[in-house]
Amino acid sequence: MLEVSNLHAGYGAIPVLNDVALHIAAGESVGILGHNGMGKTTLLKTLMGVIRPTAGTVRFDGTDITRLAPFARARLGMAYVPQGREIFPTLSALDNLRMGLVKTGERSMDTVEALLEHFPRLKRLLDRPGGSLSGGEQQLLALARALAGKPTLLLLDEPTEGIQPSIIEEIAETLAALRDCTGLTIVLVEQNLEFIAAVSQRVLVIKRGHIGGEVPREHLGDFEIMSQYTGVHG
Ligand SMILES: Nc1ncnc2c1ncn2[C@@H]1O[C@H](COP(=O)(O)OP(=O)(O)OP(=O)(O)O)[C@@H](O)[C@H]1O
Repeated sequence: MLEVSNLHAGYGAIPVLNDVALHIAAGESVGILGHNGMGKTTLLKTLMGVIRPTAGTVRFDGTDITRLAPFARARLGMAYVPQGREIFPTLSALDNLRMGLVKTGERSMDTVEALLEHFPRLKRLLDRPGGSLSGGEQQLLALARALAGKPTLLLLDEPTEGIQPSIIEEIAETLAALRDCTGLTIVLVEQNLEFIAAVSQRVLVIKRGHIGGEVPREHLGDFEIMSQYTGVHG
């Protein structure tokens, strides 16, 4: 579904991504683990078209999207939940979800209602301004809003950042359930070992802007060993 080769990108003259290669199959859920500053956000922004690569190619469902703008990628089925979530603070949670329907132009609330079955915590928060929700609730809202546009690929930037542990577990369970029952493809960048192991079928390691290897499947969930691969401590 997503094929990335020889990808280079950065900020002006500052290079960040260095020869990134990735192959992600439809329905897979892949975690990319790395410390602060290793290029996780830059990678997702480049995959979504927010940052233009200086070299390399990105293909999505067989189409070369390397030069496409973010909205055109969204139309093809990609969705991006940025770090910090970008909830509209003065709109109600329900109106935030309605914004997610803009992409498909759906006027009914059928998709939102069906989605809320996966996000029961949001049901009693629908009238509240988005900005009054806790960090974890906002993360759930941002996920549901992204899914309202019916993407096939979801890019997630550090969904656990600044969120209390009880709700982190709920977000992991929600993502795993969505993956299993909808076939959604997920690419997640994180530094939370427990979360990444709970949501991902494969975990790659990013170091200094390069995908430097993969945590062997048998070690997923063994946080001691995972932290040795990555230098990230859970
Ligand atoms: N707008 C920018 N201009 C210049 N350099 C930047 C900019 N944004 C990020 N960088 C630099 O690019 C490198 C990678 O940053 P990036 O945000 O992609 O890392 P990250 O792995 O997502 O880290 P974090 O978890 O702290 O967000 C860092 O050295 C960072 O300082």
